[in-house]
Amino acid sequence: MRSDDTIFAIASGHGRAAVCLIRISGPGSGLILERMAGGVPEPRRAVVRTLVDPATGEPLDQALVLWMPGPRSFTGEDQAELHIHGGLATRAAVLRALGSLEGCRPAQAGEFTRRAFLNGRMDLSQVEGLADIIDAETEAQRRQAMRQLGGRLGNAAEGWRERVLQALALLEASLDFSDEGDVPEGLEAEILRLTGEVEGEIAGALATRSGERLREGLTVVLAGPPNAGKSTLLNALARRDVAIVSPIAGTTRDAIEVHCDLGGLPVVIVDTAGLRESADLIEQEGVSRARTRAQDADLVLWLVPPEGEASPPPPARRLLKLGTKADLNRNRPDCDLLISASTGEGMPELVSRLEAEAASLMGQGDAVITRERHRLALGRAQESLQRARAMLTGKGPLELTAEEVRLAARAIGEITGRVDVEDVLDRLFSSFCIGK
Ligand SMILES: Nc1nc2c(ncn2[C@@H]2O[C@H](COP(=O)(O)OP(=O)(O)OP(=O)(O)O)[C@@H](O)[C@H]2O)c(=O)[nH]1
Ligand SMILES: [K+]
Ligand SMILES: [Mg+2]
Repeated sequence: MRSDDTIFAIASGHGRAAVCLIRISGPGSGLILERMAGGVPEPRRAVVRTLVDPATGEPLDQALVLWMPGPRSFTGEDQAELHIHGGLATRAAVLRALGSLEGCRPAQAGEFTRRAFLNGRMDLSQVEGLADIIDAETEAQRRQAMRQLGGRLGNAAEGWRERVLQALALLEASLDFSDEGDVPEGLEAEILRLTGEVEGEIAGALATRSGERLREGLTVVLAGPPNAGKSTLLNALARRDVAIVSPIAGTTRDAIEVHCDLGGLPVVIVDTAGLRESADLIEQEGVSRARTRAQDADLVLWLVPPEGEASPPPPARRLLKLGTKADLNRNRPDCDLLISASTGEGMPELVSRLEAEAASLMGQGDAVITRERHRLALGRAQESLQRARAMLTGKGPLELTAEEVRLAARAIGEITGRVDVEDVLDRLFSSFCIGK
């Protein structure tokens, strides 16, 4: 795949629609407009044109046409947009015409954004933010993604990297200028200050998993003995008939997942097989899956029927004990909450309890770190900074200290995709004047 190809793709959804948006990017964008839309319009001004087949001149559609010359475009390249009618035959005809042009081909997944990144229009953390905006299913997810696209994480990372590079410049200068091979006292204090500050801020960002939880959704597992009313509760929370309910113990075997929006927060609710000893092989497998899901869950709702629990709850990070079928028996002092899926009793309380749990575990989208990738990179940066600081105070070898600081800068640079530190070092060095 050549990166100087001109690429095109439908940017709106697929299937029949009123309007279909075709996005074009690359050096041939202007030529396409000349051959298919009778010329290149004024930049960033929508005009109506008749699109024609470049081979035959046959009219294909009436379209709204936009011309966005680089570098002030999403990809940084010359771009055009065709807003055509969304009929299946119309879009097929226009796509076929585009594909027939020399140097012009359908885009691969993510290729527009990849070009935007390669052309410096957005950094890697913003690329992720953009992907998250498209995937956002709830309000808090949307807010978090908007913050990341706006540069919240990227700016934090750049700020950390800048200060780590300053520390590195001071270390390198000491290497070059000191005869004894150690750092002059004033410089050492400054290096410790810079690296200590950054290390503290990174530790703060790493301290919460709420950003990752918000991106992925909180997992709540319904567990309990057979016939406790787990599937009935799942259906009530999902407000549709997702799982089979029956008076036969051992009805549910597979884990059944439902995605819910609780007060703007994404929650995945999982119904599981009732926990009991069973001779049935399939049920055994269901029970073992239920235990695994409960163990991995952010929150387990342990459902206890009026007749009580035959076995203790499975190990879980967090557990709430729900007395079910409250319509049959309300005297259950050992339960955190009483519900009846039949009468609706206790359901509003359960939902607000779940919303509160979700809010405390996820926040409202104000976390800096939103992915495992960020956590791993910043974890490595933190370790390098700690090792460098220990070496500096312990009068360890300067070259190794500098190397750790360099590794920290590189790890932080992975967040935004800026891993080449040499250029920044050059710039920094030129602004320093040391010991001469
Ligand atoms: N009276 C009353 N009956 C209920 C209530 N909730 C569920 N039931 C009944 O209890 C029986 C078992 O319900 P299920 O939802 O299938 O129970 P389960 O925990 O999913 O059972 P397994 O999948 O077999 O483990 C069904 O007959 C339900 O109608 C309730 O709140 N009140
Ligand atoms: K059942
Ligand atoms: Mg069930």
